[in-house]
Amino acid sequence: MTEILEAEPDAAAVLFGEQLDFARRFTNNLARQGEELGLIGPLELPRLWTRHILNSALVAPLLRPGRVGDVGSGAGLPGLVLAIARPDVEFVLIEPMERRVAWLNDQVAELELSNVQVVRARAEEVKLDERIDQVTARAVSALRTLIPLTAPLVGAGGELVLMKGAGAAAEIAAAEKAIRKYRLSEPEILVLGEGLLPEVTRVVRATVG
Ligand SMILES: C[S@@+](CC[C@H](N)C(=O)[O-])C[C@H]1O[C@@H](n2cnc3c(N)ncnc32)[C@H](O)[C@@H]1O
Repeated sequence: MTEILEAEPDAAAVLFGEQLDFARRFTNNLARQGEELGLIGPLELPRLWTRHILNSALVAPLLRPGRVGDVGSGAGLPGLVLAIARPDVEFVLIEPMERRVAWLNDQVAELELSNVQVVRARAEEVKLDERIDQVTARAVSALRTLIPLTAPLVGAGGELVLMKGAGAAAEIAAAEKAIRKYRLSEPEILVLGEGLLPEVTRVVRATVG
């Protein structure tokens, strides 16, 4: 059975504003090539906008002008979506898999995004030329392993902005040792998308001490 791409929800215009056309182009590219390239599952087309593109875009207002690292970008979630929504912010997408890196570079070129650098590396091995201020991640690993991957990238004063599901509080409790080791501020759980999308998303936000 051929899956049909979800119609663009009204929330897309709210979340992308003047950047909506770029978001449409990226979504259509992902719908066309994502399954073949192993970037999205075969059942994702009917919820591509809501579950993936808009879910990622919810994080955009939390970013400050500066440099953001996205760990494990995969298809570009949330990093490339955020780079579209926030052209005033510089992004470094950190992804180890060659095929995904090739896809990300192709999209950056095709959409002519001048605020994105793609780095092929694992987060624990990456060497960055410039300091980053905030780090994002979505669906990479549980907080107890994700904090040690992300906190060293920003260093003291930097911020973690980690997308999580309903289990966010339990993940924070299980990550107590890492939270202490990296001297994080008490993590906040922000609930995003209420009244805008059918499902809310959660972000765990903390500052590295
Ligand atoms: C389940 S996918 C999620 C991709 C994307 N963030 C999303 O939400 O759809 C996890 C991604 O993290 C990447 N990854 C796994 N371990 C990593 C590490 N140590 N450093 C950076 N990326 C990693 C994988 O290659 C993969 O692309």
